Amino acid sequence: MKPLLTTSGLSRRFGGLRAVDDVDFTLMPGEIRGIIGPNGAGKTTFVSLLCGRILPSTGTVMFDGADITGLPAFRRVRRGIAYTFQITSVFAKLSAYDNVALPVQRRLSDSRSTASIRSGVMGALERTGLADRASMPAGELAYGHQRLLEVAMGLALKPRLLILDEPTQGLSDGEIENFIDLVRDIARDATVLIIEHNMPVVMQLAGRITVFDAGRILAEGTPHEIRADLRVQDAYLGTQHG
Ligand SMILES: Nc1ncnc2c1ncn2[C@@H]1O[C@H](COP(=O)(O)OP(=O)(O)OP(=O)(O)O)[C@@H](O)[C@H]1O
Repeated sequence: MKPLLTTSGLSRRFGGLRAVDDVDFTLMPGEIRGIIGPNGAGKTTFVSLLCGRILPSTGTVMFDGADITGLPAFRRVRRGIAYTFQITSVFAKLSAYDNVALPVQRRLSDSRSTASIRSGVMGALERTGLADRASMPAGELAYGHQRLLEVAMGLALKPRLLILDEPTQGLSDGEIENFIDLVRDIARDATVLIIEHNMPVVMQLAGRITVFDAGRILAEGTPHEIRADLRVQDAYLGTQHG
């Protein structure tokens, strides 16, 4: 099986800071991959390089066999990379429905029938548990629900790769349970890359976990391997051992 996405020597500097430092990374189709690491480790910068929000200082990004390193974000979206970043794409004054209608219209650019737009929007809102809030202005949704709305907007694109940056922040325990089911459902026909600080969530969901520290990959493995890794415990999990 060929990788869906690879990076080689991927780096991004901000002034003298190496936020992402020479990262070689491989993601296989169908994976749910977790990304963890301490604050400032470079996780958000790394996935921003994958989706084209920022460009690398050096290195390459390959997606589905093609070099996408220099492509702008909207062209990566067209190739099937969708991402959600801490409510940066939600329009507060538009309803939840209208927010999701934007990416649905983009996907259905050939056949814009009202019925197909409606079914695309409501499908994404139902999957994320937001259907009964469809007419609420997005800015009036609870914080966690705005995060889910971003996921709905990503899903509406029917992506091949969905990148989620801390999607469970602000969700209640019950909502997190639903979210775990949702991600498993999404992973039946998409690859998922998820930055997540909530360890039980990432341990339950991810097939493999990549640990970032100071811009580099510190460790990679199954949840079991990562939990047992002493370097990870030192850098991040804060577990006492000795
Ligand atoms: N636009 C920017 N300009 C300057 N420095 C930046 C910029 N974006 C990120 N950084 C710095 O790069 C480093 C990595 O940040 P990044 O947000 O990628 O880490 P992170 O692992 O996602 O952290 P967190 O878990 O806190 O979200 C940090 O030191 C951060 O301050």
